[in-house]
Amino acid sequence: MIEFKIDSLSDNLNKELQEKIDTKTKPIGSLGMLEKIAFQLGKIQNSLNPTINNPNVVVFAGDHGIADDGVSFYPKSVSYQMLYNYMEGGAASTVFAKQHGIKFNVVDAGVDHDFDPSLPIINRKLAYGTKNYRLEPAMTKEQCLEGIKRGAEVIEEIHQNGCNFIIFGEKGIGNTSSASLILSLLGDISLEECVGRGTGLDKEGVKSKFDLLNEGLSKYNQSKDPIDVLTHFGGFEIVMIVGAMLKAAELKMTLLIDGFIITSALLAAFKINPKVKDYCLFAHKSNEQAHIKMLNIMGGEPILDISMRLGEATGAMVCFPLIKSAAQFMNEMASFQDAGVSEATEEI
Ligand SMILES: Cc1cc2ncn([C@H]3O[C@H](COP(=O)(O)O)[C@@H](O)[C@H]3O)c2cc1C
Ligand SMILES: O=C(O)c1cccnc1
Repeated sequence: MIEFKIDSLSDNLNKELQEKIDTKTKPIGSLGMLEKIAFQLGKIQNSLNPTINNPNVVVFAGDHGIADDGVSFYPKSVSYQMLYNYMEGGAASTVFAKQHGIKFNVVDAGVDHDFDPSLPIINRKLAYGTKNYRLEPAMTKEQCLEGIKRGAEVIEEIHQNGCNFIIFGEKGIGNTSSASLILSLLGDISLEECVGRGTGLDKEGVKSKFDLLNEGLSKYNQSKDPIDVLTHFGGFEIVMIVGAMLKAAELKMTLLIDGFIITSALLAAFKINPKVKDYCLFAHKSNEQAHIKMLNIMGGEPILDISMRLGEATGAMVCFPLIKSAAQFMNEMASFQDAGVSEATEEI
């Protein structure tokens, strides 16, 4: 396993950051959550003037053997078809990236399809999809560790281009199933409480999804080691995201966390090194029912709750302008002193 050295965040600037926020020309606390975001950005960057430089989104895509069992409302082929949709700029993810000026990257982590090498898809394919973990481990331990390494390498390249703000996305039919199993094992929560509708299963569909996943879980040795869990139940896109997150934190980037699947990758990364969480902002609470349980385990406070359940980093991207506003007010708003505005009277 490659080593990740993630620094603890320093508390040195805490007082000054809070003072800077409180002395802006506004009632104390009146910018609500934006104030918390600005504080966290300042802490991550160890600066009173945090900036968002060259923001990137990177969507990792992979196929899942379990999808052949019908755990999703949609067929496996949607995974590769959506990558062509990205190429045309027609997916929610590409539309929002364009809207917000976020550079869009897509990585083939293990899609069951051959893409023409001339397409702007970063090829880090580990295999043509995982094995069906109802019957056998999704991947080998070597593949899992190689995936973590490849994910880290992708982030290193993006960082070299001057990016300090990274958004992760995923694409892979059946991957809410992996995310549920990861939550159940790493969060010590019964599987039943972790399974949800994904792309839109009805009650019966969710029951059948649970039965299939439970069959896989009953054949597993129940190890809670994050690498064992990822090897057995992961997706190639999920393991690459784990490596990408750990590397991004090592590089002191800010990570904007999307929905259920991305948070399951963060939970695994958190079990490898809990410091990764300090570099994160949590964009939204997904409508996938167990997402909030994941957030609670890590103490992640979601910024938005607007009933989204799409993935592909879409929840994070719609939240992005709020993060920008937080950085902007820190850098551009006048203080009471700058503007000659009277501060609150001490006694009323
Ligand atoms: C057209 C389409 C676009 C998507 N974009 C993201 N997902 C999301 O849904 C899938 C996970 O849900 P499940 O586990 O139920 O398959 C993933 O591909 C995820 O990215 C999509 C799903 C579909 C159908
Ligand atoms: O919250 C998510 O990321 C999510 C939920 C359902 C389906 N796909 C993604």
